Amino acid sequence: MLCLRNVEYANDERKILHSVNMAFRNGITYSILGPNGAGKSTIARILMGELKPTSGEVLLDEEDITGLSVTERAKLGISMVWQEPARYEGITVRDYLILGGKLRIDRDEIREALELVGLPYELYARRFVDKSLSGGERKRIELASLILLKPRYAILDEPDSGLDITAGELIERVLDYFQRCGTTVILITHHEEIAAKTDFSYFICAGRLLKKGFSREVVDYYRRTCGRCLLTGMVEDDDKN
Ligand SMILES: Nc1ncnc2c1ncn2[C@@H]1O[C@H](COP(=O)(O)OP(=O)(O)OP(=O)(O)O)[C@@H](O)[C@H]1O
Repeated sequence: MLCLRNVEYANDERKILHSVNMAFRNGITYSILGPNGAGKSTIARILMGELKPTSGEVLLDEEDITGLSVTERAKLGISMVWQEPARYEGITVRDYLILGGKLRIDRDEIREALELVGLPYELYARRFVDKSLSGGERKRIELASLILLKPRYAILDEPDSGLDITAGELIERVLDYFQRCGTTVILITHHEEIAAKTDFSYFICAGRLLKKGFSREVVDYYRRTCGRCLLTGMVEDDDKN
C-alpha cells in the first residue's frame, strides 16, 4: 500500500498542502479530484519524489520512502504519465515504448498497447517522438508506455487533457486494462465524469482533503459543493493569522 501521512507542502510564499492523508491499496483505481490550483499535481509530484514534502511522510508498504528519488521510486514500481508529456527527439515510437530495448516486448504486445490507446501500429510505430506528433498523440503514446511497463502504481496526471471526444472511452479501457494486470491507478483530474470512472476518490480544495469515499458519492458531493464555497479565501485568511 502507498500512503501519504500528514503531508504538508509550503513554498516561500504560502502553504500549498495542509496535513494530507491518503492511502492507495493494491489493485483499486483512485482519483484525486479538485478544482484548478487545489494542489493535485503537487500531491502527484510528492508521490513520485519530484518534490519533497515540507513535513510528513510517503510510505510504501509501511516503509518510509520520502527521501527516495524519482528513479528509485520508479524501480519500486511507482510511475507517472505527466500532464505535459516528455519529448525524446530522434527516437521512434516503437523504441520509445521498449525503453530503447530495455523492455523485452514482442511486436504483438506493442501493437496491442498502441491500439488500446487508439493509435494504429502501422501508422505510428515508425514515427519519431518529436514535434510532428500532436499533443494528444504524445499523451496517448505516454499512456501506451505505462501500459507496457505495467507498474505497481500508475499515476495519471490529467490523462484526458488534450484528448478529443474519445477520451472518456479511452480512460475506461486503460483503467480496465490496469485493473486486470493488478496496477493501482491514481488518476488526477478536475473532471468529475473522469473521476466517476474510478472506484474511490479523494476530493481536495485549497490543499485540504475535503471528502473521500466511493467515487459516485465523492463526485456527487463535488457537483453539489465545488465552486459554491469561499474556502479558498477563508484558508488564505487563516494562513495570514
Ligand atoms: N513553483 C510554484 N510557485 C508558486 N506557486 C506554486 C508553485 N507550484 C504550485 N504552486 C501553487 O500551488 C497551488 C497548487 O498547485 P497544483 O499545480 O498542485 O494545483 P492543481 O490542483 O494540480 O491545479 P490544476 O488543476 O490547475 O493543474 C496553486 O495555487 C499553484 O499556483
